[in-house]
Amino acid sequence: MLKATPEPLIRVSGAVKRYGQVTALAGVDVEVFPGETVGILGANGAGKTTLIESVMGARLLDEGDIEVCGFSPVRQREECARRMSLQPQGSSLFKHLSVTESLELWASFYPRPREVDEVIALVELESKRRARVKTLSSGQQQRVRLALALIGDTEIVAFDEPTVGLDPLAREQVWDVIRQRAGRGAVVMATQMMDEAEVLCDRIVIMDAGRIVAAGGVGELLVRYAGQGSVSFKTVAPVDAATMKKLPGVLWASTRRVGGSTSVRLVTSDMARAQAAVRASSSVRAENLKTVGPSLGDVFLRLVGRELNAPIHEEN
Ligand SMILES: Nc1ncnc2c1ncn2[C@@H]1O[C@H](COP(=O)(O)OP(=O)(O)OP(=O)(O)O)[C@@H](O)[C@H]1O
Repeated sequence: MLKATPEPLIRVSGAVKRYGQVTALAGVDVEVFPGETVGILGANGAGKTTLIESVMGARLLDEGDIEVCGFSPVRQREECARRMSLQPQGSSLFKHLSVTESLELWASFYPRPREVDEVIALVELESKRRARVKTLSSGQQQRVRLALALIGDTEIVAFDEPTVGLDPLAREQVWDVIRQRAGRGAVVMATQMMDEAEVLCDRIVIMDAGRIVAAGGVGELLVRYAGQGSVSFKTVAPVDAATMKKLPGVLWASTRRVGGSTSVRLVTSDMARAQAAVRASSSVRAENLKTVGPSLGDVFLRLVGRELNAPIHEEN
């Protein structure tokens, strides 16, 4: 339930987690406040799951500290477990149980769970109430995972890639379920999908290689990093990102060689100037030139544009 307190529900300070040579978290600081839906956005291997599972007490940090509602998820595990739930991953469903049995089992872990039937209705699995989980489609199993995250009615709910592998309609349905939960306590969600982060999250934390490279509301991130939006085109000319980035009005550039042509995307500080520069350049020979207003994709490209081998932080 939402509490009128300025204290963060989750506080992560200086979190470092190493797996042998791999540093999955390289000094992460995050706070999540009551009522917020916070999206952790990052590519494969950015450290999202490690961060969420460390908050849940399922992984031990090498350095740093985590507090959940003032408790340590490691030293005060039970206090934390009562207050937060994580959407379980693929392998952790009990596939021989029915949907109802699964939810009843999960509900027994929490002091004040929601009604099983109410949560089944929320995820639209009424017709599958008695079906064993192993007989459900992958999309329906994903809804069971969502239901398990919601049944405890905990202050904090974490979702890890909640719509991965779902068709567009099923994704929208899952979004509706998350939206209904939003605002009560806090929601934390790891995702690789910009549209999902944009649609659902009050605040987005962008991670790359175990670090937070930017955090803020969507509007704030767009203003800080996306300039006026992007110009994209294809060309058969052998252009490279470093050259494209020098064009007037361009903040950032990415190039991708596909077959015999190069797809180019330019994040612009001045869309009209950048467009004119591309058209005027005899060496570029742009085809299919398109312009799109500022998007989270531009923000991500500027901050995590690794194909450019560029510094992660770059100011406008
Ligand atoms: N148990 C583990 N043992 C060894 N390395 C691990 C382990 N878990 C994660 N890693 C490594 O830590 C890094 C971060 O992984 P993590 O799963 O946190 O990233 P992620 O952002 O959730 O990625 P994805 O979107 O692919 O799930 C990766 O390089 C990964 O290979």
